[in-house]
Amino acid sequence: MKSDKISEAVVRRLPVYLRFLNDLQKREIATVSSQELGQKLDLNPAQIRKDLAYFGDFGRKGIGYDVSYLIEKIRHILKLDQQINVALVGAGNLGHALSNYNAYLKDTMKITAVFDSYAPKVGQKINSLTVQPMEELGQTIREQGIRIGIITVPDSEAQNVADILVESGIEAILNFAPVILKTPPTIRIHAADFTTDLQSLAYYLHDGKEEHTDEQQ
Ligand SMILES: NC(=O)c1ccc[n+]([C@@H]2O[C@H](COP(=O)([O-])OP(=O)(O)OC[C@H]3O[C@@H](n4cnc5c(N)ncnc54)[C@H](O)[C@@H]3O)[C@@H](O)[C@H]2O)c1
Repeated sequence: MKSDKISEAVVRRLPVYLRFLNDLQKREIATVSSQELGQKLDLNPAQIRKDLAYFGDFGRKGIGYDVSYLIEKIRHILKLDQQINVALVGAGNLGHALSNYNAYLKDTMKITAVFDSYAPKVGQKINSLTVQPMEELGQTIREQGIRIGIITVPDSEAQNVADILVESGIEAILNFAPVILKTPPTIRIHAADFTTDLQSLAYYLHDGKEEHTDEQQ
């Protein structure tokens, strides 16, 4: 099945399966059933079997899924079986934190270039990465074959940065700025919103009033 026909919900669950499967592999566990996956990930086993059936018949009745094989398949479907270089724009507080975290990842998907428009930031080291000026963005993206961009600039600058990333050939953006970006329909945007996630959690606090459950969504 072609990856563009897979629903967004399934695509978003695949990395969740992958993280757990990687953990099983580290613990040298060779097989896993959809029941075990469901239990650990708080998902319906039937849903998991349906998700995985999209990509072929991996499971063996009574034995379950071969962990290594499933990891290989999911990585292939998510295109993580190839090196994916990521550019980050905005080497401020959040940009530093993300780039620092990323430095320790042993993964094929990594932040390989960091940019900032503020001259004193340019040349600063974040682990092995050196903050580059915006003027170098286009060339670096081409040279490194970068296809994904992360935006960690103030909201007032996010659209401007998105436009530059799109002009430079970026295909997908993870946007941390609290603003809705306007980009061509071919560009995939995912928004990461710490503030609204946190604020919506406040609704579920036990404040002595009525209980809120998922049924009320
Ligand atoms: N989504 C989240 O979970 C989350 C959490 C915290 C912050 N944020 C958002 O992330 C963004 C960054 O927050 P921060 O606290 O790191 O801010 P910050 O001020 O510490 O960093 C912003 C950086 O962007 C750079 N910058 C500004 N304009 C630029 C441009 N046009 N081109 C390139 N670089 C530019 C600045 O020089 C600075 O280094 C903000 O939009 C903030 O609202 C999001």
